[in-house]
Amino acid sequence: MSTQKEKLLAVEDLKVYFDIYPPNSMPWTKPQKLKAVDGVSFDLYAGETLGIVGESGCGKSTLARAVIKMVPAEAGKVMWMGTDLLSSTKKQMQKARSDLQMIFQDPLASLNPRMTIGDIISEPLRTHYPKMSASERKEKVKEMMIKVGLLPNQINRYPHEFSGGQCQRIGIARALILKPKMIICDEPVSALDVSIQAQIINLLMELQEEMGLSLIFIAHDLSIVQHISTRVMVLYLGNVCEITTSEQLYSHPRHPYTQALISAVPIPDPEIEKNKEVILIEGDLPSPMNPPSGCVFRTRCPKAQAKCAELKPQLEDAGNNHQVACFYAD
Ligand SMILES: Nc1ncnc2c1ncn2[C@@H]1O[C@H](COP(=O)(O)OP(=O)(O)OP(=O)(O)O)[C@@H](O)[C@H]1O
Repeated sequence: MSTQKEKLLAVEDLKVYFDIYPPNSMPWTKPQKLKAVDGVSFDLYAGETLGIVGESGCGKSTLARAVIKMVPAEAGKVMWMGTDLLSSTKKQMQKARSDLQMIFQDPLASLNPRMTIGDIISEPLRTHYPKMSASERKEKVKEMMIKVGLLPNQINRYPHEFSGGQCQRIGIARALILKPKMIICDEPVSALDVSIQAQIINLLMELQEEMGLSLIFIAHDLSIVQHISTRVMVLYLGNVCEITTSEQLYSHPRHPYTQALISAVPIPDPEIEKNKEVILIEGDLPSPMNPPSGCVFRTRCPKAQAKCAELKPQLEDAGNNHQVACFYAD
């Protein structure tokens, strides 16, 4: 069970707000706050994959970037193996960075077009081990290229000479070269063809097993998240609705938002697919600059009551490794 494993990461009440200036505003106009992440808490255990799902704009990427301090947080804690990264010194952060890596959505755009792939993959080694000899670096890069399914004789080629799937393999090699403990994968396969998606997902799962990695896996595709994740966290408008094991989430979703999301996942059996009920979520996603009071999902929720407008439901333990933030959860 995940709870018996070493806790690597504990995110506590993390808030990320962006200052937004209205169009044609004056220099003295005060910015409005866009609440991209509004009090998110979760843990990550050694060797597990935590999937993060939710519709576009719910704060998945911002949350991931705030964890590794790529965007500044307004409040909260990001405890990495006992140290709060948000209040850590530059030196502590640099040390933690070698354990925390990220893979991005657009594989080609995330690689510097002017650098050879050998230089791209070895860049973290040059930063973290400046005294390492060039020949040792090259050896390590070649080893890593083989591990991710690239040919080592392509070390002097440039990113534009590779396909999207190969570019993502280069991104994975760069993320793995320092032998990190955790990798945040921000929609790593969304920009790839379906057949290539499966290859990259399988590669990530093999490498995770071999290197004992923990993954945070962000994706729109709920079937992919179900396949790869140990546990899944559902976000809505910068808030966590539900966290549980992948199995529980897909077989017994308890939050009305999750129930709607899961009901839309296609089922391979045509008979079951034909007869299943898809729950439609009415209305548009509210603006994160002016989120609803109380429960942020209440304006679109079929179960909303007066209480939902007054109080914000907190994530509560519902047993069976299941946490739900809803007063009327199933
Ligand atoms: N740098 C920024 N400045 C202002 N607003 C931002 C910035 N980055 C993100 N946002 C806003 O924060 C909210 C959350 O965005 P984010 O990209 O984290 O969502 P997401 O769930 O990852 O979406 P997607 O699935 O489309 O990538 C959105 O309303 C977005 O417009």
